[in-house]
Formats: sequence, C-alpha cells, structure tokens
Amino acid sequence: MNLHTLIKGLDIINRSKNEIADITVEGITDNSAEVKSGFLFLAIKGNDVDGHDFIEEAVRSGASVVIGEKDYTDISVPYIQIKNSRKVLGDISNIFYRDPSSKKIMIGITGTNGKTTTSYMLKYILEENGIPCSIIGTIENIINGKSVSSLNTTPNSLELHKLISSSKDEVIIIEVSSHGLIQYRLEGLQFDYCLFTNLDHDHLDFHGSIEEYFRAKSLLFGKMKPDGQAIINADDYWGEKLGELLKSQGKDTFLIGKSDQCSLKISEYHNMKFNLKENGESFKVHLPMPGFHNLFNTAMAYSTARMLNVSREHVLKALSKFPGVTGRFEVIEQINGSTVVIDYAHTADAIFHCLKTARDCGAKRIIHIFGFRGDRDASKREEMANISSELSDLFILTTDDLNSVSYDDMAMSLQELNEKYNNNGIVIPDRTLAIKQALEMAKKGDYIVITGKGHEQFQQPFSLPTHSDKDTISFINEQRNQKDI
Ligand SMILES: CC(=O)N[C@H]1[C@@H](OP(=O)(O)OP(=O)(O)OC[C@H]2O[C@@H](n3ccc(=O)[nH]c3=O)[C@H](O)[C@@H]2O)O[C@H](CO)[C@@H](O)[C@@H]1O[C@H](C)C(=O)N[C@@H](C)C(=O)N[C@H](CCC(=O)O)C(=O)O
Ligand SMILES: Nc1ncnc2c1ncn2[C@@H]1O[C@H](COP(=O)(O)OP(=O)(O)OP(=O)(O)O)[C@@H](O)[C@H]1O
Repeated sequence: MNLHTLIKGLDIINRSKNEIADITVEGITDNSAEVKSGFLFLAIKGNDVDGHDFIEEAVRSGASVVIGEKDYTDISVPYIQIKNSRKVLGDISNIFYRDPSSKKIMIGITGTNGKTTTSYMLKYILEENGIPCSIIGTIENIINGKSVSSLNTTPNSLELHKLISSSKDEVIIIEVSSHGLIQYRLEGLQFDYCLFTNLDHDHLDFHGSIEEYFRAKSLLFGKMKPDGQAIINADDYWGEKLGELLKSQGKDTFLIGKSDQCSLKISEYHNMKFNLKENGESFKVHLPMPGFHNLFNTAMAYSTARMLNVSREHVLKALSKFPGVTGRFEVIEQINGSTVVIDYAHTADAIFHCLKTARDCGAKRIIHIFGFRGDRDASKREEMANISSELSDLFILTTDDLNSVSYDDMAMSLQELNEKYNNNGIVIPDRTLAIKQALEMAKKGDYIVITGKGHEQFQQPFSLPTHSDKDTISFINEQRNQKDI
C-alpha cells in the first residue's frame, strides 16, 4: 500500500525531508525482529523496552519508513514523528487491512470476570445455529475453526486487525481487557455489540483506583458502530452505573438483571434452573454450567444470540448441549468419591462464586488450594484469603505464576498472610505437592477446589513432572493406580 494512503489522516508532528511519494509499504510491524524488506516499522515506548532503541536494527532489516514519537534525525530512511505510537498503530493497521471490523458482526465483551465463559457460550449457540464465529481471547484465538494459543487476552491492534481480516467467519467475538483499552489495542475497531459482565477488585496496581479501572472498561462503549448495542449486567454495581451513563449519552442500552427495569429479567434460580422474562414472556432455562455467576453469563450469551436473530427455542436447545469451558469449574471426579474442581478464579468475587458453587453442588468439606500472581495487584490478596477462609473448610496457600518474584519471597508472603489467619490454613509453596496433599486428605463427598490457573500451563517447574493443575491430578491418580496394582 502507498505510504501516502497509510498516513493520510495522521496528526503528524514532523517528518524528515526524505521523499515519501513513491514508497510502497509491504507490511507493518512494531517489532524489529519481524521487519522485512519494504516494511514500515513503528517504534513504541513500551513497559519493558523502548521500540525507538530498535530503529537502527529495523532499518538494517529492510524497513523503508519508520514512525515514532521521538524527535529522531539520524536515520537513512524517511521518519515520521507522531504523538502516540500505540494509537497510530491501530489507525494505520485499520487502513492497511481495509477496515476489517466494518465487514463483520463484531462483539466485544468486557468486565472483570465472565468474558471467556460468555464468549464460549455465545460461540457455541451461534455455531449450533449455522453462524460461524471467531474468538479472540484469554485461552486461545480461534479463526476459521483453527485454534492458536494466545499470549494476551486482547492482542495489540496490529494483531487484531490481521486476525479479523484473515477470518472468513461471520461473527468476531473479542474479549476486551482493560489493559487492552488503555494501551489502544482496540484502536481502529468498531463494534456492533458491546457487553459488560461485572467489575471486581483487580489490576488496581495498573489502574490506580477502581474508578479508573471502570473508566478503562467503559472505553469499549465509545467504540460502538452508530447503530451499535450495549448489553449490560445491571445487577452489578458498576454495570448499573455504566447503563445509566450510556443511556444518558443516548446509546442503545439493553439491561439484564433482576430488576423490573431490565429488558431481560432474571428470577427464580433453583437447582440449575432459572427464569428469564423477555418481552413480557417468562420461560425456564437450564443452566449450562453450575454456579449463580453463570446465570449472568448465560443471560448475556442468550440475549446477544437473540439479537442476532436466533430463535429462543434454538438458543435454549444449543445451551442445553453446551459442553462447558476448559478450566472454568471443570470437574474431575475421583475414585474415592471426592471431587476436584479446577477453576480460573483469581479475584475475590470469582473465588466467592466458585466456592459457593462447590457447596451448592453438595460438597461436605471444601479444601481450597490457591495462590497469587507475582508482579500483579497484591492489594486483592487479603480479600481473596478472607473469602476462602470463610467459605472453605481448609485453605492451602500455594504458588501461582511467580513472574519476576522469587519462589522464596512468594513463600514468605504466603506464610505472612497465613499468620494473619492464626495459621488456620496450610502453606505448601510447591503447587504440585499442595495438590497431592489435598488429594490424600480428601474423603468421599469432599471437594478439592484449585483456583487461579484454570486452563493455563505452569510458568515454572514444581516437584512433580507436570505442567498444569489437570495434568497434576492425572499424574497423581496414575501413580496411585500403579501402587494398587
Ligand atoms: C505490561 C503490558 O501490558 N505489556 C504489554 C505491552 O507490551 P509493551 O508494548 O509495553 O512491550 P515491550 O516489551 O516493552 O516492547 C515495546 C516495543 O518494543 C518492541 N521491540 C521489543 C524488543 C525487540 O527486540 N524489538 C522491538 O521492536 C516491541 O515489539 C514493542 O512494540 O503490549 C504488548 C502488545 O500488546 C503486550 O503483549 C504486553 O503484554 C504483556 C505480555 C502482559 O503480560 N500484559 C498483561 C498485564 C495484560 O495485558 N493482561 C491483559 C489481561 C488482564 C486480565 O484481564 O486478566 C491482556 O489483555 O492480556
Ligand atoms: N459472571 C461472573 N461473575 C463472577 N465470577 C465469574 C463470572 N463468570 C466467571 N466467574 C469466575 O471467574 C473465573 C474466570 O472466568 P472467565 O474466564 O469466564 O472470566 P474472564 O473475564 O475471561 O477472566 P480473565 O480476564 O481473567 O481471562 C471463573 O472460573 C469463575 O470462577
């Protein structure tokens, strides 16, 4: 694509005198390692390193033009200085990939918890009804039926544009993180449906306050197409606020919740069944996954599918067959009659729902294994431990992803936290040994609930030669079987 076309709408601060008229841009990247001949390299000042330090490398690799924020003169190819590289990456990706979101039914789902679950439910309903869907989210990106595991919940704007333009699917479902919104990863995209699940204490190390976290999440709703539709969980405190805000801005806002003001009203939750009231008509829905929280995820997926013209009967039929989501209240029955649950809960609210669900499922005793991520919001740890100590019979504190924190430092933090609870819990820093201990303790009717990692692989090795919570359960069970033989 011609460089002029690409930079036409940009707010340019400065450009080097080199002639740019005839430059054809063969590709775009913000990663010097991916530059090929004729590429445009966009320098981003990142959290870890500064892309401007890689400009020379990019030029050596064949970049024919460079865009960046810094005043940079010592360069042999044209250099264009702009104000905000992350935003410009979205703007030019959108032009380069010819506005791909305008050609798709775009669904963005944001909120602290429930994005992945709602995405998979919705994808399942739509595909059961002949509407192919792409998913871009925490577990994986699925495009044209092919899955590739993902690094981020929301990839950067270049990757997003690439994925959408390569998709032949009619609908694109994107899990939208607050980091993604703040870092302009959604720049250039427009959405037909924007969903808000809930807001809970998380990522406050990054956002500073819950109000700022909310402000970040609400940025998604500024990206709706002119006839776009907001779908909001109004039972959530912040959801209610968002609903009011959007209505005051004249945006088409569909509320879900227990109050009479909601367009889809939820009531009478009992024994895996609940009531929905839509357009004055009430009907029963069988919950496709256990837990009160999944009622909201189900209602969100239900209403979005209905807006895409799938009949009620067909939505309910698909929901009744929904196979669940990896690492979200994933149940593994044990031979001795105890039950293991693997769940991705890593906020206090998610832990509350997960432990409450285990109890509702009939758990006699709950042994809860969990930890905390290194380098991530430490201010939520006490809240998580509070909930666990209230709702479980025994909690075992263990290691989650360490990131840059050392194993010993994390073990010490776990110990300190446990002391606050009069050493009522147990600290077993080795995650695999924590799971082994719980399996040995559990009797018929007990639930072992392991939260935090869900579908993910371990970031660091532990004593047992396993790579995930699920893998660890299988390994221990196999070892036990061999002993029995
Ligand atoms: C702290 C953070 O948010 N970092 C994200 C950010 O990285 P960054 O742009 O600051 O990257 P950087 O490594 O400093 O590099 C700066 C620039 O130099 C370039 N570079 C770098 C090295 C080199 O050799 N050459 C080169 O050109 C890089 O390509 C980049 O353009 O932008 C990248 C692209 O979008 C993200 O992959 C990366 O996510 C990291 C891996 C991460 O862990 N992020 C977490 C906090 C996150 O974003 N989480 C949310 C979900 C949260 C939740 O709800 O649970 C998510 O959406 O995943
Ligand atoms: N609507 C909800 N309200 C509260 N907790 C929920 C809800 N839905 C799911 N959870 C809990 O949060 C965990 C993560 O769910 P899910 O993966 O669907 O959320 P997510 O928003 O995609 O999370 P992440 O941003 O961390 O990827 C679940 O395993 C469950 O414990």
